[in-house]
Amino acid sequence: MLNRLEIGQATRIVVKVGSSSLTRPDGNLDFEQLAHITKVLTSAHQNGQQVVLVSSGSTAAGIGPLGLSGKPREMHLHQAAAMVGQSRLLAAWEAEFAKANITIGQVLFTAEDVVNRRHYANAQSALSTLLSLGVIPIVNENDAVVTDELRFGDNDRLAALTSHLVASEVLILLTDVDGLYTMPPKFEGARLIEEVRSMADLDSLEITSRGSTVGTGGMRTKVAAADLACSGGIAVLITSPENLGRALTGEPVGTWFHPTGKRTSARKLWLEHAAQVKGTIIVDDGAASALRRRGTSLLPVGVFAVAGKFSSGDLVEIRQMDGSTIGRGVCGFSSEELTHIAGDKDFAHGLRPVVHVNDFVRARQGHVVH
Ligand SMILES: Nc1ncnc2c1ncn2[C@@H]1O[C@H](COP(=O)(O)OP(=O)(O)O)[C@@H](O)[C@H]1O
Ligand SMILES: N[C@@H](CCC(=O)OP(=O)(O)O)C(=O)O
Repeated sequence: MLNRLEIGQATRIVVKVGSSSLTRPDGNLDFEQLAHITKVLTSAHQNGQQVVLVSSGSTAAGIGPLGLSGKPREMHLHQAAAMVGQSRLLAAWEAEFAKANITIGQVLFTAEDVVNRRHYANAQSALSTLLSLGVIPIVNENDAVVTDELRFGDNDRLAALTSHLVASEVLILLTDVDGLYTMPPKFEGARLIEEVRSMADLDSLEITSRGSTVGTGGMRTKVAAADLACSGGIAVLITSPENLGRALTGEPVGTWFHPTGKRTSARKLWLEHAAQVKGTIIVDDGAASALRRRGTSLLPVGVFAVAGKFSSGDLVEIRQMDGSTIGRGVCGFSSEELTHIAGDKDFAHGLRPVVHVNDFVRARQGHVVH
């Protein structure tokens, strides 16, 4: 597993920059900051590292041009700001990287992309094609089309999921403070935490979701994203853009999170953390224990009841009859169809499982499926 000194040897890195680092208080892009980050990433790229950049800032960069007073709360204004800001953001990255003859490619995700196995596989292969062509992909959520129900909302999580998607060795989260502190750094006595070996070490700290005026989720979403990356074998560094160059030479800046687990199926992590469920399937005790114990598909015979309205291909939650959550998966039937065939033995050997084993992810113990 990668350690801090070897960061310069990582073949693939994902770097995420927050809105607060890319925009100025007047709601316009901070071109100097973009130029600085580009310069450092250019030298990583020239050293043979493949770089994926997750860039926030579409909404924040739309505030100035639209004459808004701050980050909009209403969805239609949020979308409008993102439409204006995202094109400015990309134009600015393109202009900066062009100075070093580096081509960039825009990748905009929606939370729904992951539910369909083919969409997910396409996103993964398109990203790896871009990287093999020497392109730097610039990733963001497609904020122009999101709804309240269907959005990642926070790019720290999107960055952690992206690092799983491209199997990077390290994820670097850049923000307006130089690392994780024992409490928000504006408070006297706050101390920088240099490394984290276990998330349990952070239990007693004050890590709040209150951040900059344009950011989303404060330090809390960064620590959650670090957990998501580290538990799948990816090292994480939280620091500021000013420290990026030093970080990439292995200097001990910011907060380094050691990987805590082994690599896991990236798609299952996306299903677990990126998409929203549309309904619930309640299964009988036999199906419940089969799903809990081994890798098996859910067949109609094990379905006891169906709640909510969903279409074939939607993500659903699977619960036992006592109400406990077993996991979530992509359903091969609509809620209407499933209601008709629930418990039907004749479908037991049918071609179409209700939820295929490859589309099913078990709820982790102590983990709340949101
Ligand atoms: N324990 C902590 N250590 C460091 N920063 C913290 C802590 N708790 C809260 N924060 C706040 O998190 C903010 C960064 O989050 P955010 O504004 O969402 O940034 P970004 O736009 O980069 O995602 C910092 O400005 C800091 O005030
Ligand atoms: N996708 C949104 C960013 C959401 C977000 O998480 O922002 P931030 O906390 O600044 O990384 C945008 O580009 O405005």
